[in-house]
Amino acid sequence: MPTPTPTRRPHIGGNWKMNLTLDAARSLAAALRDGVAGATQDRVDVTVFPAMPHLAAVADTLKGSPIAVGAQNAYFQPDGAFTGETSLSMLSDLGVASVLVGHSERRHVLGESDALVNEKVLAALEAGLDVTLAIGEKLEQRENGRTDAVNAGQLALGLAGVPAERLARVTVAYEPVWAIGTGRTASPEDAQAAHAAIRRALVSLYGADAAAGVRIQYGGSMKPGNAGDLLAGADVDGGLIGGAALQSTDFLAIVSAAA
Ligand SMILES: O=C(CO)COP(=O)(O)O
Repeated sequence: MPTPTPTRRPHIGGNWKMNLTLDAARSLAAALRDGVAGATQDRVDVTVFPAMPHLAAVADTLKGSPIAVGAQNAYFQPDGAFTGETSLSMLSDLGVASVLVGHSERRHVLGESDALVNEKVLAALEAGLDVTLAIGEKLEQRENGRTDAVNAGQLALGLAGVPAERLARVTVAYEPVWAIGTGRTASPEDAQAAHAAIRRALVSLYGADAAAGVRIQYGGSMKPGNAGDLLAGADVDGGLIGGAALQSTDFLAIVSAAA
C-alpha cells in the first residue's frame, strides 16, 4: 500500500540526557527560547528533555515560549513506595508536557522491558501527557536483517492498548542503537527505509488514516550537516537529537532545517 500523502508538522526533540549544570541548562533554554523565531515556530514543533533536577528551571525559563518541555523518564504508578522514581503528576505540576519512553539507554543500560515501556506509555497518555516512544535495532540485529522486525515488535508492544484516538499524542523516535552517540549516522536512504517500514507497521496496527498522522523522528548522530538530507525522507518527520542538542546554535540549525 502506498504511503498516504503526509500532512505532518516536523517535530524536533532535544534529549539532553545526563548532561549540563543547572546554570548551563537554564542558559541553553534561554538561548533556544530567544532563537526559535516566529517564522520557524509555525512550521515545526520543538520539545526539550532536560535532566530531572533541571526540569523546573527549564520549564520556568521556557514559560510562554513555543518550546515544550519533556521528561526523559517517568514511572507509571501514581504514587507510593517507588524509591527514586518520578510520577507523571509530579511532572505535570512542573509544566512538563511530554515524556520520552523506551529510549535505548533505558532499555539496554537500565534494563527496561517492553512491558514496562508499555505501562509508561499507557499511563502518560492517560495522564494527559504527550509521549515520544523510542524504538530501534542494535547493530547485530541490523546485520542479521532484522531491523524492520525489531522495530515493528517494539512498536506493537510499546503501543499495546493505546486507542487510535490517542495516537495523535504519540511521536515515534526511530533511533538505531548503533548510531547513538557514535558519530555513525544511518544514511538518508536507510533511515527512510526504516521509517517507511515503521509506518507500514502503524498501518497494520491502526489503519492508514491514523498511521499517516503519526510523526516518526530519526535519532542517532543527527547534526546540522546531515539533518537536511535525513529530514528529506518522506517518512522522516523530525529528529531526536542528543549531542548536538547541547549547543544552541547546532540545535537551532536543525530546527531551521526541519522548518
Ligand atoms: O539518543 C539520542 C537522542 O535521544 C541521539 O543521541 P546523539 O544525537 O548524541 O547520537
